[in-house]
Amino acid sequence: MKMTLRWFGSKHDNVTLEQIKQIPGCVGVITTLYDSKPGEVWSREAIQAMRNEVESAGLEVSGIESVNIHDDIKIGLPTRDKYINNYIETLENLGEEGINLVCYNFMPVFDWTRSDLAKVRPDGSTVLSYDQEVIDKIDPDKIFKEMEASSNGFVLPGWEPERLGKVRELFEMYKDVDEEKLFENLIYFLNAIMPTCQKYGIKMAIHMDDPAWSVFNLPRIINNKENIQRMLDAVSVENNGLTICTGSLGSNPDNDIPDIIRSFKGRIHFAHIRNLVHHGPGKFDEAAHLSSDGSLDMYEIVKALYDIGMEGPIRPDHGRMIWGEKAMPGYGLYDRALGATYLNGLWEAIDKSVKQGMLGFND
Ligand SMILES: O=C(O)[C@@H](O)[C@@H](O)[C@H](O)[C@H](O)CO
Ligand SMILES: [Fe+2]
Repeated sequence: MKMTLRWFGSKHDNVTLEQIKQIPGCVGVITTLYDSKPGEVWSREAIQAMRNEVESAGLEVSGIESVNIHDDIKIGLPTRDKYINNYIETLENLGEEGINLVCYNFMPVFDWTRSDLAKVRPDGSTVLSYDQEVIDKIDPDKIFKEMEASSNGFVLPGWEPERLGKVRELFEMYKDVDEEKLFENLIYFLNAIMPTCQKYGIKMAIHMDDPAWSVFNLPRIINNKENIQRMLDAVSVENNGLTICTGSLGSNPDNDIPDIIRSFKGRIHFAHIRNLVHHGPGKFDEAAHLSSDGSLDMYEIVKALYDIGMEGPIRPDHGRMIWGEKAMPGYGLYDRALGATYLNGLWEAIDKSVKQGMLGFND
């Protein structure tokens, strides 16, 4: 396991590389070219400049989150091949720069969805939260505006303002895309990019759908063990893998995350680890990383990652907003740093108890 933190680049993030470097055990960042639009080619020069900046702060680029997928690819329009070729060029440029992990998602129209970006918890911290009843009352057209209004002035990942005016149009474009069609389009995309991934040793790591069920009647295909298995089997090479996101999968209490982790050994290239509290069907708040603060057993999750021999990067996912910090919702420094430290502690404890057990601790 490699501890990392997500970083949006110096132009967009209020957290600095110098601060990230001071988080104990944090060796790298998971970053992106945040100004790039889905479908564009990332130039080698731009990737190199990003890499140089990160490396001169004493960190590595441990992976990209995300190289976003153009809607034409997800919808399966004839123009998709042009955008797939651009994606391949981006992968080649990343590969040439020695970057070999790419996180992406295949959710239509919206990336992650929340009904509140700053819900106050009893301790005064604020968190992202989700309530299906609230979402059901929101006009999808309006949700962009609401998210933007409560984002503390930051551009939220997956909620780029240029999509704002296009929501109706996007819904219309996706109207014939059901789960089967979306799945086929994902497999078409993966088959097209796999030779390049294999050539450069690039691991593609699809992010789980968040939340793990259909929102606004849009199809969801990466949301439970069975569907994930189907996707891995359809393109059965190691380069086609997963970003296990505990907060996304865990939004549905039926998902047994440690079991899912163990089942996909060898295909988990990256993990987002965070906790949440369930309040009932379709209703949850994000929580501190600590197991006792939420509904997920973080020890069992980290133990499962340890047991499968996870070597790839992990990162604390969304944190609470605490200690008066003003930052992008979910992406402040303080609570994510606490999360990293806690996860490092779990890992060390598991590692030592396993090794001592092997050495006959009780003898
Ligand atoms: O919820 C988040 O902030 C992230 O986990 C996602 O935006 C994630 O980066 C994308 O879905 C991956 O493409
Ligand atoms: Fe995530």
